[in-house]
Amino acid sequence: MGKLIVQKFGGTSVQDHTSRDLALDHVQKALNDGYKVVMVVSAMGRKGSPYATDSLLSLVSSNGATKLNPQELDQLLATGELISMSVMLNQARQRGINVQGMTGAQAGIITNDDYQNARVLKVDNNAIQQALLTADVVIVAGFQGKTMDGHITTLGRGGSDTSATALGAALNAQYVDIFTDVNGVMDKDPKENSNAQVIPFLTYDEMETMAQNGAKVVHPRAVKIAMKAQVPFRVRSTYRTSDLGCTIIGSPKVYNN
Ligand SMILES: Nc1ncnc2c1ncn2[C@@H]1O[C@H](COP(=O)(O)OP(=O)(O)O)[C@@H](O)[C@H]1O
Ligand SMILES: N[C@@H](CC(=O)OP(=O)(O)O)C(=O)O
Repeated sequence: MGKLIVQKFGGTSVQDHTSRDLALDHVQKALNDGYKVVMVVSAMGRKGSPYATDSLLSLVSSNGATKLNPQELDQLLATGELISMSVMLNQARQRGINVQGMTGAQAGIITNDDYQNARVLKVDNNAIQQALLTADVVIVAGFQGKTMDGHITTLGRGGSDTSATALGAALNAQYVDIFTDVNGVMDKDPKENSNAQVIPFLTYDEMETMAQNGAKVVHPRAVKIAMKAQVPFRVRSTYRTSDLGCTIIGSPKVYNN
């Protein structure tokens, strides 16, 4: 297969039609640059949006502790990303993009059975490889996988980042782009510090330390997976087309696309 990249879009980046159109502009640009694209999407919006992960959780926990067991709860939580994937699939087709959609399980993401916080054990890249023989883009529902015996799991809050780097590693992607609502990884949380600055380059170790210290912009497990496979990844704004944000790599090296 030719060049491939993974592009992940977080909840705010897929929350409404306009945001999804901006996301699809990034996909279109990658296609124009000659890449096949694996697009990973999170559930639509944040607390208060009807299909956001927190809203799904509140459906079964607003009147006291949930009566669902952990396995049953993951069946509910995974639906947010399934809705998001289907809505994005429809919108991408409306734009004429040749695209297929997959659940995390269909995309071959196999995890342990630590429900709500499952670890990726392996990724069977067969189905995506097959799909990309005819499609230009595969949209994968983030944040989820399945156990060896077929039960749906979720990867921990913020876990769509992990879906993205795990798929990037399994597909030998040129790089993984994590698109979000800020301009990149910054020296401080930009929502709390108006003078926060984008850090243009970080090593995997530096990024992992920041993630472990609470910079929720990237999930720590996502960094570990990228580091192990040496897949470069970038954290970028969905709202800026040409801005490359922050690049995370083994050692400083400039990417020009
Ligand atoms: N050091 C940091 N750099 C960038 N963003 C940060 C940092 N620390 C915390 N954040 C927060 O991370 C948020 C992005 O992560 P998240 O809400 O999980 O986005 P997404 O829905 O795109 O996955 C930003 O809106 C920002 O407030
Ligand atoms: N929807 C899940 C998974 C995720 O990664 O979301 P986001 O990319 O919006 O942080 C969550 O809210 O935890």
